[in-house]
Amino acid sequence: MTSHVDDGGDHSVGRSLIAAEAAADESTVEAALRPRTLAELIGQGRVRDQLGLVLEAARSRGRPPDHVLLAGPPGLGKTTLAMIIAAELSAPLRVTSGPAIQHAGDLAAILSSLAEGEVLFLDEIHRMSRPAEEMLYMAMEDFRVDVVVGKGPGATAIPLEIPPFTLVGATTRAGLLPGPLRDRFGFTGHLEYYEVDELDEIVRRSAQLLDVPITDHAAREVASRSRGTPRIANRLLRRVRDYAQVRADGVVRTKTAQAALDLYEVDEEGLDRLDRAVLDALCRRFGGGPVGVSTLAVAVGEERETVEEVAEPFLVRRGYLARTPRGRVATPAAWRQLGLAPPADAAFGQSPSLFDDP
Ligand SMILES: Nc1ncnc2c1ncn2[C@@H]1O[C@H](COP(=O)(O)OP(=O)(O)OP(=O)(O)O)[C@@H](O)[C@H]1O
Repeated sequence: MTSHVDDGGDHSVGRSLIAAEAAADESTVEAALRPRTLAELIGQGRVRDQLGLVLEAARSRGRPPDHVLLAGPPGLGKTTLAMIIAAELSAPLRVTSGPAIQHAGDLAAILSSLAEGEVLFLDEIHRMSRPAEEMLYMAMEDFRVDVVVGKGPGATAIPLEIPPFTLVGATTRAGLLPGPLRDRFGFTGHLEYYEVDELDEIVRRSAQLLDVPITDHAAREVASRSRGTPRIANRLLRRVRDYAQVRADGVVRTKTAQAALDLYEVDEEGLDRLDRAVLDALCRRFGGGPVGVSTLAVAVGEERETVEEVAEPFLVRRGYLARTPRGRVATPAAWRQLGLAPPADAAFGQSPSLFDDP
């Protein structure tokens, strides 16, 4: 069975997507695939319900809701949720990120130009500079900032009122946020990896919006190789679509999907080149560990953050890797994944206490 853009569906969305595709702008396509309301969001049932209540209550009071922190690995929908929050509140949205705010003055400029009730999305909030972070505490709590003018003993702090706003902070590393900052969020949503059924629904929805004919079985194949992550599901869908158009009849069938995903080195479990490189380095070069994550990152030629935030959470979840106080350790399943026998003296077998990750 193939699914096509439903005749009763929103054709303007379909058409604008196809135009974006023609412009070969993948980020525009990704943005256009975002669900726009909480009701349209697939999966994340708990966060959806909790957030729904927070927003409903704020709407009924006619006041901006509490500040919201969204935590979870990349690509699970933090930006999408921030946009949904603004849309559900019919409020404007301002987008910035921690690394973009290096000085407190950068933050003061943004805060002082916010409209009443505006939603400020601060991505990678854990990467903001310390002085900016301190300014944010006051802004979140009292809707006020102190702008310091001048230097040295003559410096004066000028208080500046800012209109009530809602901060939506996003982080892949909730543990790195200082307590005082975490405490100022009235609600924290922990985003979880998606189940295959949910990703299946996301793939079919995206295929419909992109006008990609895909069989139900092929959609499931893409979903099951997407490492629990919608962004990856959408990306893989675009790659199997390319393959179907260039090397087949344009319809994504299971065989086409499998051939395309093999070509892009995504295996049946969703492990990609980086995941396998990490496991390979861990087992073959470091005898299964323990080894520090920085060393592991150098060994695979990647940034430490990429290994830590993209590859590791998935490998830990699939039971291939354990984070221990002494470093990263391969599990017997990791050795088997590489077609190797786990050594009898592998670190994993030595002491269960090794795995008490602090
Ligand atoms: N629940 C969902 N249902 C359907 N599509 C989703 C859902 N969540 C995310 N997506 C899709 O996945 C893509 C990535 O989502 P998004 O950019 O919101 O992730 P993110 O968590 O903000 O990632 P990062 O932190 O890396 O920016 C988007 O294109 C969006 O269409």
